[in-house]
Amino acid sequence: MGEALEADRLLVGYAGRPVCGEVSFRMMPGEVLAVVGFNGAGKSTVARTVAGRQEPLAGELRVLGLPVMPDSAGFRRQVAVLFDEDVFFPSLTIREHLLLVARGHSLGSPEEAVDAELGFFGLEDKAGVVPDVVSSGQRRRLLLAAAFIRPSSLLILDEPEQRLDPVMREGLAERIRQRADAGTAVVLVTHDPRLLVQAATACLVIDEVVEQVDTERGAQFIAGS
Ligand SMILES: Nc1ncnc2c1ncn2[C@@H]1O[C@H](COP(=O)(O)OP(=O)(O)OP(=O)(O)O)[C@@H](O)[C@H]1O
Repeated sequence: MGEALEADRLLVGYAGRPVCGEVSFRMMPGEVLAVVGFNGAGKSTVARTVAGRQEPLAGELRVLGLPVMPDSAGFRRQVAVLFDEDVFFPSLTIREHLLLVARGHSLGSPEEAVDAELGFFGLEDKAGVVPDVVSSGQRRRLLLAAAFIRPSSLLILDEPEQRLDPVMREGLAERIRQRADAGTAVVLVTHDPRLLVQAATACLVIDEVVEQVDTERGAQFIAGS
């Protein structure tokens, strides 16, 4: 089995200026790599670069053994993302959004898959309305449902805990673990130590010097001890 994700002396940033030190890590299928660090450290920039949303400044980056190719349908079929953005079709209902994703990824029973996600994310009674008229946390749940309903070899979640209540955060940790157990590699940018401890198998600490550490030490780092 090959690496799901491999970064070697990866440098990320904007307009040629790095935002943090060089990043090197390897992830196998089924691993959950928590990415942690202070506000502005560069976590989202690393995640965006891995997702192919911006070019690396330097270094090597390979997803599933191949260079990052965001314009390739094959790459996008394998890589699911959740970033801090509310991106919706204003005239589609919550159910219709999920059906679109399920059918686009050729799920065998899209209606059943949508029902399951609506149930898991507590959106059954909002299924028939457009995202604009639900709460911000419910919109977040929709985006998470859209990320989880589709298959992926690599799942990139940028602060997925944002706007979620504690019960939903527990559910999220469970879903991440389940997805990893099924073989997906998960990059989890997070500020939530509980989520890290519950879901992560390793931790990447983003600072001027970037370090990959085991989960327990990562949790200690977040707790400030
Ligand atoms: N589009 C952009 N153009 C230029 N600089 C940016 C851009 N987006 C972010 N930055 C800067 O890059 C640095 C890293 O930002 P990034 O969003 O990656 O941090 P982060 O670790 O995810 O922070 P947070 O925990 O606050 O979400 C910050 O100094 C930020 O101001």
